[in-house]
Amino acid sequence: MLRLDDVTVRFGDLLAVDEVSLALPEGQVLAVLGPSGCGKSTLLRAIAGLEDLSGGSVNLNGQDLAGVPTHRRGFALMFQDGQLFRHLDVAGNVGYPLRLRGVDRSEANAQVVDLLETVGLPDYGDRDVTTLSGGEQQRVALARALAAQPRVLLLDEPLSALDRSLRERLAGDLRGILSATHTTALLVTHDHDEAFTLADRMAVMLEGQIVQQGPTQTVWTEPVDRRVAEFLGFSTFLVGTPAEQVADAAGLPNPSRAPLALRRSALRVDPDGPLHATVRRAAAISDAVRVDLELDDVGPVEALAPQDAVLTPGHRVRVLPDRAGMALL
Ligand SMILES: Nc1ncnc2c1ncn2[C@@H]1O[C@H](COP(=O)(O)OP(=O)(O)OP(=O)(O)O)[C@@H](O)[C@H]1O
Repeated sequence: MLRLDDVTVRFGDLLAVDEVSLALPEGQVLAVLGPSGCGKSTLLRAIAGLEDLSGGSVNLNGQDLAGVPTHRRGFALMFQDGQLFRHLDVAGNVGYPLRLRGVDRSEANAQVVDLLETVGLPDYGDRDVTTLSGGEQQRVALARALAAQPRVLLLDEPLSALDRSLRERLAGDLRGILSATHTTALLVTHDHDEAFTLADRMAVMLEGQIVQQGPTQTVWTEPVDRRVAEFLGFSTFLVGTPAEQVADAAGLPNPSRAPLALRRSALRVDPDGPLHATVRRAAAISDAVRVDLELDDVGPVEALAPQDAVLTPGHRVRVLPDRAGMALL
């Protein structure tokens, strides 16, 4: 179990990490999700021992790691850009931690073959790392990190540098590999999908503080307040009668005084929908159309429409609410 208690890091007057407490049980993957500049890389570096704590403690299996240097903490780090050794081939990179541990040559070679198999790169051992694609480099970096048999794998936006389709594919693969190898991992990222695909638990970090944590699905669907909801992609917030109207149409309990938060996907332009609206603006996105609507008796909302919908400004449409994209705050 990795445990952080009130971990604090200051850079002069700047409080980059503010009393962060987290617990990561063995075998689980925890994602710390937050926008750029919220302090998540600093937190990861502090856990690794690369940044001094101004307060609090980092414990691994009951041992306080204060004073334990980075290379003795039993962690492996994996960054956005892999940071492979360019003078070594693929097998040399993956085998590097094994050589450091003094694993004998034939055993190390066998483990390298296994690890390359695990990350989906069999027969890549002899390749020069400079000839690999970004996705292949990240797989090699992962194999090298796993070769160290870390007590905890620390991942800093491991897939951010990759293009979208590769990122999605590799995220799924990475999840499978972490669970097959029972790796305990802490991931920091600004990417919702990366956190959602990889992690069992999620902690939302804003301005140096963890403002919500819990099972990934719970955090995703039940944000604790408007700040968290906005960061997680809820774009419309309704209170009072408008909130009641939409909640009622979606079959949700009466929100009373609680704000009702809506993702775009909570409202869909659909000829069978019970609500009525006027189109204000529409813009195509990859697999739908994003529409700003003036919902009758409610006001401005964001919604989604199918790509073939007629959505000129002023056009009247019907809207189908979907409670899956709604949360009561
Ligand atoms: N060595 C440093 N000295 C001074 N300030 C720093 C240092 N490292 C980070 N900071 C500041 O601390 C804050 C948090 O930075 P950090 O890199 O942890 O954010 P982040 O959430 O990882 O952002 P990103 O996703 O953009 O990398 C920022 O305001 C940053 O400018």
